[in-house]
Amino acid sequence: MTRPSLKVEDLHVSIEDKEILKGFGIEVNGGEIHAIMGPNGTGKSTLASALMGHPKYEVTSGNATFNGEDLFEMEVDERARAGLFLAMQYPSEVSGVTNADFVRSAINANREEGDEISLMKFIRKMDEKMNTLEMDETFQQRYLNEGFSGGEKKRNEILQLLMLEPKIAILDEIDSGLDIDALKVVAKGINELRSDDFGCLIITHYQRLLNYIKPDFVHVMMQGRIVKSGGPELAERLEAEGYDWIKEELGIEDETVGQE
Ligand SMILES: Nc1ncnc2c1ncn2[C@@H]1O[C@H](COP(=O)(O)OP(=O)(O)OP(=O)(O)O)[C@@H](O)[C@H]1O
Repeated sequence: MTRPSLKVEDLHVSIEDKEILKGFGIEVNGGEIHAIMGPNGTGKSTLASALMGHPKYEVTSGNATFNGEDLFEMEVDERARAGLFLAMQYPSEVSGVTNADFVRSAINANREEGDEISLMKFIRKMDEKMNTLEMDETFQQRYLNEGFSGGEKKRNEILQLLMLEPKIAILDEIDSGLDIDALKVVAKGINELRSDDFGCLIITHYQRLLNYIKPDFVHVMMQGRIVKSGGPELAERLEAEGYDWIKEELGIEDETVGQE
């Protein structure tokens, strides 16, 4: 079995004619967990949105492939069907659609006609994953994210991740707003997916999450591109010392984008 892979090369992305990503590159393969850290406003969420095909983000140059296929040539739903998953910083609320319905149709959208998941199998799987995430069963019948607390929304996104079993997941600040217990539960869910058939890109501000999900690679993003890569020790140093030493090392005066 070939491992899944997401390759991004020299990516430039603009929003309303303002260039945010300026030559971003990364390769995430099955079996690998990558963490991206970086000061506010350096383009981390822009990267996630651009890869998932958000219409507001214009790819001006560079390329991305998912399992060898040109990602930007794929329709947005094709990307999801091929096994790319995005958990967002601010998950949206959808009234009138229950969690269970949403997840079941997402699973079936990824399957061929006639090969839909049976209701029994779906319920069993959903129960098992909700158990892993220590979620109350009433969540299944509640409308998608409606009235959920911030932490509940994040947990719900990880439930979707466990149910959909994507090949590559991009998790944008899934730790923000989580209490310590929820953080551990979310980490447990992600660690459960670890295998050669699953790769993960975690965007985070805090090393704390990485205590529970050990990354293979840590990347620092500034001014719309990766400026430094290393192992977990890099995240520890950032937690202890902040970003100034990297800026000094690289001669960067202002980490924010779009102002130069
Ligand atoms: N939809 C948008 N419209 C206009 N500007 C945007 C939009 N999305 C992002 N930007 C701008 O792009 C820049 C990068 O934003 P982005 O959210 O990608 O940064 P980030 O690294 O994820 O920041 P944070 O760590 O604060 O989450 C910022 O200057 C932001 O204001």
